[in-house]
Formats: sequence, structure tokens, C-alpha cells
Amino acid sequence: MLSTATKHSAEESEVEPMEVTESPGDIYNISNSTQLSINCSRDSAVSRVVFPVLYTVLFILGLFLNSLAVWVFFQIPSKSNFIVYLKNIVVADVIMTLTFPFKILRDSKLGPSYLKVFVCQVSSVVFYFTMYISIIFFGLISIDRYQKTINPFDRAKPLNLVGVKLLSGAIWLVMFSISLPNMILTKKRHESRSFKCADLKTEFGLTWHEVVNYTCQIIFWGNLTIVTFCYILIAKELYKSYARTRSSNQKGRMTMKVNVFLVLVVFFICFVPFHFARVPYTMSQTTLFRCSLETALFHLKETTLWLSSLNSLLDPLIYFFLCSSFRASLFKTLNLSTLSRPSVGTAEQRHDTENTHLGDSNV
Ligand SMILES: Nc1ncnc2c1ncn2[C@@H]1O[C@H](COP(=O)(O)OP(=O)(O)O)[C@@H](O)[C@H]1O
Repeated sequence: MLSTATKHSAEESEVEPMEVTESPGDIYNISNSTQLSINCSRDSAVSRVVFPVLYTVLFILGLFLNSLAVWVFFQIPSKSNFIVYLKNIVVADVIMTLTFPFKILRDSKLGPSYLKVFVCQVSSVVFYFTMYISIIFFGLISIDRYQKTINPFDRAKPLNLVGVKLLSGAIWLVMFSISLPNMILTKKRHESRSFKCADLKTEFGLTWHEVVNYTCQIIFWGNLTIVTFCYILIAKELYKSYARTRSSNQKGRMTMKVNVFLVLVVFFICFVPFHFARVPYTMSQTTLFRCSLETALFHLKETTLWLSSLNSLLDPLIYFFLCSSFRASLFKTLNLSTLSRPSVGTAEQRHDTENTHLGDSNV
């Protein structure tokens, strides 16, 4: 196995006939400098047709749902931490959705060749940046929902809200700062038409890419732990509450369960497969692997990445099922006045009221 620097210096030097000795584990020992990965084509009908079609579906539906969500959210005042977090996610989702057309054009080979460079340099980096923003806010939402479960009558204090807005800004800034070098350091010129993003990186750029990927793994697994832990505690509280009231309404109980676990389900479906696939894939970008293994890892990464992109489509479901202010405002926007009429007071009062008892879907 070769390190980042070794792979890079191997790729940068003059191409000479290479001697490759296969070792167990499908990884090559390179005993001569070469551009092995250049000869390993990823081109296939799946990457040229299937994924562009799947991303087109995501783009059309995602743009519609997220634009609607933005429209609805920006009529709701940011009066709770929960709403501030959801607004951050919706902005991240809109930006992520806007990166899809570039990927579609690049992968389908319908776009000009400089688009490939643009995708590696800008749009893919923006995609990952927004993905981790969503992941971090999912973690914060889980903590907030747990706090709301144990202290239902707690209202967000203005000072708290300022703190939460500052925290949100800081998260965007920090994530942008670690992503920016991935744009700047993707600047090597490439003669071959079939280059990979890693081929455009400077030596330090490839190291930075590797470091950011492992940092993002920590961010993901940390947030997954937070989300899982908080929702286990929430479920426990809900169970205690139902046991106390001895609710006999089975249907209501089922709805509550499904809604409570929506965040967890979305998180698992969208992000867990990608983060399992990402580690060996990043290794294949910085270490010389056998071509068949590198290609398999690439396809696995692309498949699981599509699941992560699906998140931008599933998030609006979370807003709808977990945020009553969103529902009320959506029905009002769509002129469904009967549905938008809150059962208790105004939309705002209803939101606050909904947060005050455990059996509500707002948890
Ligand atoms: N977690 C991340 N955060 C920010 N940028 C990233 C992240 N992961 C990858 N990138 C950047 O996105 C671009 C595409 O990366 P990647 O998907 O690994 O390449 P490829 O499309 O060749 O498989 C690269 O410039 C890379 O550095």
C-alpha cells in the first residue's frame, strides 16, 4: 500500500514501464513510478445513464419541495432553536440540490470538458460541505428535541436564540474553512480526458482531501451517536408517558412512534451506507489499488452518495411531520384554511402547545 505522497510522486514522475507485484488484499505494490490509476476507467452505463437519471429525479423533486419549504419557512419567525436549525437545513438542502445539474452533466458526458474540472473543484466540494452542515444540524435537532421532551414548558429565551444563531453561523464558517482548500488545491492541469478528481490535486491537496474526509467521518459518527442516544431517551420518555396515561388509542400510538423515529430513519438510510463506503474509497484515492477493486469502490461510493443526496428530498418530510408551525404555514400558503386552522390558538401558540406534551409528533 502506498501513502498519499507516495502515490502522488508516483503519478507526477515520468511514466516508465512498471513492475507491479500483486499482494494479498487486492492492493498493488508498485516497484516503479507510474500512473496506474489513469488507466483504470470508471466509465460504465451505470455512471453515464443510471445515476444521471436518478439525480435528475432528485433535482426536479428536490428543487420543488425545497423551494416550497424555503417559502414556508421564511414566513415563520425564528422563535425557537428548533426552527433556527430547520432553517439552516433547508438552506443547505437548496444549495446541495443546485449542485446536482453539474454532476448530471459531468457524469452523462453531456457537458463541456471544463465542467469535469468545475465539478471536482467547486460543485462536489459544495455538495459535501452542505451534506455535513445537515448532519451537524440533525445532531443539534436531536439534542433540542430531547431537551423539549424533558422540559416541555421551557421557551427559548431571546439570548439563547442569539446564541443558537451565532452557533449556526460558526458551523457554516468552520465547515466552509475546511472545505475551501479542497477547491483551491484542486488545480493541477491534466492532459488526459479521463481524469479523476484526485488527479487534479496537488500533493498537499490530496493530503488535505484525506484529512477532511477522516474529519468528516468523525463528525458523522459523532452526530450519529448523538442522534441515536437522544432518540432512545426520547422513546423512553414517550413510553413512560404513555404507560402513565394508559393510552388505548393504538393508531395514535403508531403515528407517534413513526414520527418520533423519522429523524433516526432518515439519518440511517441516507448517511450510514455512505460513511461505510467512504473510508475504503478515500483509501483507494490515496493508495494504489487493483483497478477492479478501485472501480467497485467507486460504484459503491456513487450508489451510497445518491442515498445521501436523497436526504435533500426526505428533509421536507421531517419539516412536515415534526414541525407544526411549518404545517400550519404550509396549509395557509396553499390556502387550505380548514387544515391550517390550529386546534389550539394560533399557529404559533399551537407550536408551543404541541411541544408541551410527549405524545405529540412534534418531538
Ligand atoms: N467531506 C468533504 N468535504 C469537502 N470536500 C470534499 C469532501 N470529500 C470530498 N471532497 C472534495 O470533493 C471533490 C470530489 O471528491 P470525491 O467525491 O472524493 O471524488 P470523485 O468524484 O473523483 O469520486 C474533491 O475536490 C474532494 O476534495
